[in-house]
Amino acid sequence: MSESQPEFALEAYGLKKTYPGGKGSPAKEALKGVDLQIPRGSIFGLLGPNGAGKSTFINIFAGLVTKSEGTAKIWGVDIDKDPRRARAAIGVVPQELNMDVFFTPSETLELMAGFYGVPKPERRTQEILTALGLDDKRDAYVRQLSGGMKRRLLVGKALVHNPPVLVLDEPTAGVDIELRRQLWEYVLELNKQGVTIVLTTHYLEEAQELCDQIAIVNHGEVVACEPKADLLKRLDSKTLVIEPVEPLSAIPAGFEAQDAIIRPDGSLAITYKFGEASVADMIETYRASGARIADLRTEEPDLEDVFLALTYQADEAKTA
Ligand SMILES: Nc1ncnc2c1ncn2[C@@H]1O[C@H](COP(=O)(O)OP(=O)(O)OP(=O)(O)O)[C@@H](O)[C@H]1O
Repeated sequence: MSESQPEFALEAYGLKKTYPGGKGSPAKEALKGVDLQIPRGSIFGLLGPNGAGKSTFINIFAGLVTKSEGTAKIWGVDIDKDPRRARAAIGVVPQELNMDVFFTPSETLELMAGFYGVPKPERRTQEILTALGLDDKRDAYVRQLSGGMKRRLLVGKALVHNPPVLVLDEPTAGVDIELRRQLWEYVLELNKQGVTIVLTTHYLEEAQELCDQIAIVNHGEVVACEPKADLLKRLDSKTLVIEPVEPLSAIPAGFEAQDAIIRPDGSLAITYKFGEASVADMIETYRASGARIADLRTEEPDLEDVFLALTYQADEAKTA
């Protein structure tokens, strides 16, 4: 990575994609003019409900989908102007586990390195196999590998040309917890070495833990893009959870007008806008209903709450 380093690893300006319809199905506008800049060095999470357009976005950069309009740059290079140089800067781990099952992991990585024109002395086959915990399978046929091992080999394939940007599309789907942890340790290590990581995931907890920047896509549009900490502050709400001595069966008197629910464990959860309600008043109301308190705590919103507010709940509000 001796060339001058760009400010952004990936850039999209007015990016549009319409899939043509056919045989009775209408054309589908999967991206409606996306502007998104992914800072170099970040671990960037691209989140959104099924069908939001995440894979389409990623696949345009990977060269698997042709955009309809707009500009896309990888490591500062326009994919239309110099596609070869742009693609040399990116490694993409696709969602689907499609790979040639008749080769061994070691052969698979060597073939891929050859495909990218990496000279033999510069290849990192052994290093990648070791880092991904595939050492003892290096000479096994790919068809003998488990799903999790295949997924790690896909990560390896995306890394053979040492790209400064690594994109992972749902990398941990179907991977058990231990393998997920291993995979993330490796990805975090790559990020420490300077590799920009872009990932889509359905595991919001995973995004909350790993990503420093997050974009939320809904219906082909970016509805939020900011540092994770700012995103989490967007919902300026908190939840007061009161654990009663006896599990509650009905919402106590005085909470009818509030956003209060009884959780499956019988506790009362009251969500309120920060600064607009007093916890002391709520406790007072609770006591006045005659119920007794065993324990109390407050909860901050997590990424899932923000995600739901910006996607599904926003959709409901539009159709209401
Ligand atoms: N080849 C295609 N032809 C027609 N429509 C497509 C094609 N690929 C995707 N679509 C449609 O474009 C929209 C966006 O799909 P895309 O796969 O980008 O979403 P996604 O956010 O990655 O979803 P998921 O999380 O389910 O992978 C969807 O409505 C999908 O049905």
